[in-house]
Amino acid sequence: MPAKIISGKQIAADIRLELKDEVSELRKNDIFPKLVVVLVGNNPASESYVKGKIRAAEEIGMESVLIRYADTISEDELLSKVNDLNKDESVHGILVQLPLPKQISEQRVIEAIAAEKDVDGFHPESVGRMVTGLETFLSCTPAGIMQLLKRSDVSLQGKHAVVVGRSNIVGKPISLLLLQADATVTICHSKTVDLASITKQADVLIAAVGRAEMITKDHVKPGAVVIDVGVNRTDAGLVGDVKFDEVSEIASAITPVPGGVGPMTITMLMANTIESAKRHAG
Ligand SMILES: NC(=O)C1=CN([C@@H]2O[C@H](COP(=O)(O)OP(=O)(O)OC[C@H]3O[C@@H](n4cnc5c(N)ncnc54)[C@H](OP(=O)(O)O)[C@@H]3O)[C@@H](O)[C@H]2O)C=CC1
Ligand SMILES: Nc1nc(=O)c2c([nH]1)NC[C@@H]1CN(c3ccc(C(=O)N[C@@H](CCC(=O)O)C(=O)O)cc3)C=[N+]21
Repeated sequence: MPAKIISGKQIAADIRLELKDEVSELRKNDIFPKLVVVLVGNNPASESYVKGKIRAAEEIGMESVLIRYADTISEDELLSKVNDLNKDESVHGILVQLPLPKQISEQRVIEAIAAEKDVDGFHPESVGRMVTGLETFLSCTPAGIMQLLKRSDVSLQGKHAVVVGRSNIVGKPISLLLLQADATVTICHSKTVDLASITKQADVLIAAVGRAEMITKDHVKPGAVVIDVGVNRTDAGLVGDVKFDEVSEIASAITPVPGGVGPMTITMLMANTIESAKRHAG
């Protein structure tokens, strides 16, 4: 039987309706959640994601501002802008789109963002709180994946979850969240020997590699749930890290690309910004 398609697009739309109601309630109490997105340069992929973020904010009734800089901006200039935004009481969420040009240290910029406005969840304080299970802003892609699994009734307790990828923004944090949900977690990466023998053990397989269609049916156990985080632009268009056509023949459930994890990432960013506005208001 072919896999059930987990529509991130649909689940994100459901959550956005909930968030829209929440924002309209907050507005009645003079709380106006506001997100500022900082975009440096004009990388086409970044342009597209940033547009999606601004569109989502509008849809939900939130205020959003896009601040653009040329890719020649100095690190000091960018840090000074982040500082201003930290002090601006009307701003609840700050997102500096990555990647940044090479003269700028991404780590320094991430650490400059006030933890209470770190709606990306990339600040070491947010990461540390997440790891220890404290309340914090969860990084958006991992949070979105957990929502997808939850709202698709995928149980995690005692299941073997295999994550392919160990980046700070996806692989590592999703592994921790799966662990907190009582899965048994294995993390694979570029030095992993015989990847397929490990991914084939997965009840839940998360692909976050950034290599077009590298996960094939030979990597997947029949009946597994497969979450494809990859967003790869190829001549054939936008594809994931999973060879969708063949894996969807054997998986029990699978996310498509586009329309899977991506829309959830953006939605979680909105949820974090609303949460930040609520915390700010007390
Ligand atoms: N849908 C969404 O919302 C989002 C999608 N993405 C997409 O997800 C993908 C991953 O992003 P990100 O985590 O930032 O990417 P990174 O490039 O930072 O990390 C990729 C990871 O994959 C591992 N890897 C590379 N090649 C192999 C291989 N042959 N076998 C096993 N592991 C391998 C790397 O291992 P090593 O550590 O050893 O180098 C690394 O840990 C990209 O396609 C990106 O565009 C990212 C963020 C959000
Ligand atoms: N500070 C920062 N925070 C991020 O969260 C961040 C970042 N930098 N840099 C890049 C990655 C990537 N990312 C995506 C967001 C949405 C889609 C998304 O909506 N994808 C659509 C397709 C969009 C399209 O067509 O291009 C989909 O999968 O359906 C994808 C990828 C956020 N990231």
